[in-house]
Amino acid sequence: MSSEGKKSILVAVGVVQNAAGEIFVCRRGESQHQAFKWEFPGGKVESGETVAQALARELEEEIGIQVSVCEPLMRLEHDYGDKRVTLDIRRVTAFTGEPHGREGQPSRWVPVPELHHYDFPAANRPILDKLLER
Ligand SMILES: Nc1nc2c([nH]c(=O)n2[C@@H]2O[C@H](COP(=O)(O)OP(=O)(O)OP(=O)(O)O)[C@@H](O)[C@H]2O)c(=O)[nH]1
Ligand SMILES: [Mg+2]
Repeated sequence: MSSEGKKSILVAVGVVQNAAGEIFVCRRGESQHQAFKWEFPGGKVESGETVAQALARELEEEIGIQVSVCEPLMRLEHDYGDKRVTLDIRRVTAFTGEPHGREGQPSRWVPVPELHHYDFPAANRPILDKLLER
């Protein structure tokens, strides 16, 4: 099915980094869009929410942390054919709590140079490029 003409879904995505410079990634579940791909935690922005509010809510729900500081990293749009997404990616540089897969999803800290070993959704390519360039 074509997603032509359909509205893009706005998604808040968190690149959560620790003091060692590692990034926290999770694996998507079998019933989710882009099943079994690795992802940066996050989710859909609900009506009435800002991206920052959605990010804080999703990171609490999915990985059990409270965002203290985040900054915009990039925003990109991708057409999967079955749906169009707009990813608003924020770098989370300060947080409380210890990230863990709160919904039972596999998760881990990954050093930036090793991120390319993980199978991310196609939309994520520019994010990986950006993280790897610095
Ligand atoms: N969280 C997240 N979503 C991504 C990434 N890359 C990417 O294409 N997406 C897409 O963004 C869309 C929405 O993300 P999501 O499924 O996490 O949304 P959500 O947490 O609200 O999910 P739910 O419907 O299970 O409640 C999905 O179609 C997903 O495939 C990523 O790195 N992280
Ligand atoms: Mg999600």
